[in-house]
Amino acid sequence: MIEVEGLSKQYGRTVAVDDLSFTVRPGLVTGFLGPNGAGKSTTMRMMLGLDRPSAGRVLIDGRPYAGLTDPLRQVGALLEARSVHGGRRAHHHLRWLAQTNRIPTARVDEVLELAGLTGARRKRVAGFSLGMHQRLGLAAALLGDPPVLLFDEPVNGLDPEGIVWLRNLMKGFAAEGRTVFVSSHLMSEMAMTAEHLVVIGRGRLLADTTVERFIADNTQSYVRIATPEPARLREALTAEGIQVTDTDDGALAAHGTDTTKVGELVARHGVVVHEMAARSASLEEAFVQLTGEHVEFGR
Ligand SMILES: Nc1ncnc2c1ncn2[C@@H]1O[C@H](COP(=O)(O)OP(=O)(O)OP(=O)(O)O)[C@@H](O)[C@H]1O
Repeated sequence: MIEVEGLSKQYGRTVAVDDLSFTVRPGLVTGFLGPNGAGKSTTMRMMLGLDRPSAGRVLIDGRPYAGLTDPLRQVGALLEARSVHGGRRAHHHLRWLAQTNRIPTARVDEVLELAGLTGARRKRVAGFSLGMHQRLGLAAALLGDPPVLLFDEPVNGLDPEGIVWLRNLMKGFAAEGRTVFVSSHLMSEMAMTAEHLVVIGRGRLLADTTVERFIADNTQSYVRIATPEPARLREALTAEGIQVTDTDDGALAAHGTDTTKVGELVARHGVVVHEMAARSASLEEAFVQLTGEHVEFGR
């Protein structure tokens, strides 16, 4: 379990993290979402004791990171790829990490296998692609078989097959009862991976909820109707208290209703309809809308 309590971080006049409090529970994947510059990496660095909070604290299974007796066995983290010296070979790097953390070296081959790097174990890291760097980072994070796992934008550089593979791996870790906390700025990817979401914007907490609830709260469904008689249909819908707007492509959007009600109403009024379908705004749109006013770096 990870407990974040009143966490803040200020860099000069920039408030990167602003009084964040939330809990990451074991047994499920928790997605950490926010637009670029929202403060995700800063929060994760503070979780790992790599940055000092200006206020507040983070507890990992009840203790601050600095108080963990055997950190690699308690928390596995994948922060920035390409942090390994290029001249090193993959298995040497992991063996060195294992030895300096009193982890049996037999574990090195296991994590290389888990990360899909067995074939590249003797390659120099300098020749690694970004995706392979991510895999090596993942292998290092798993070395101590920790119950808490932190991943910062882990799908960066992975090909579509790698993305699916990592998604399943993270879900598997959660199913084993581990705490899995993973950041991303891609809502659609998180919707497929996480069960719970923590969403921040400009360092502040915007949502701490299940993916299901987040979708229900932040997407709007409507019935799209294409008709050659928009004025008549609009009048009929409005008379029933249904809110109507125009869609970008010249159709009508009836809100807070369903196709059954609209179909019956159309028949009663004898309005010609060319097309009718239930639509919902995408989660990506909802995320952009929710975080829009909290974007640090505008487009
Ligand atoms: N070492 C630092 N010194 C000064 N400002 C910093 C430092 N690290 C982060 N910041 C600032 O803090 C804010 C949050 O940055 P952070 O990298 O945590 O965001 P993020 O959500 O991880 O963004 P991204 O998705 O782009 O990685 C930004 O305004 C950033 O410029």
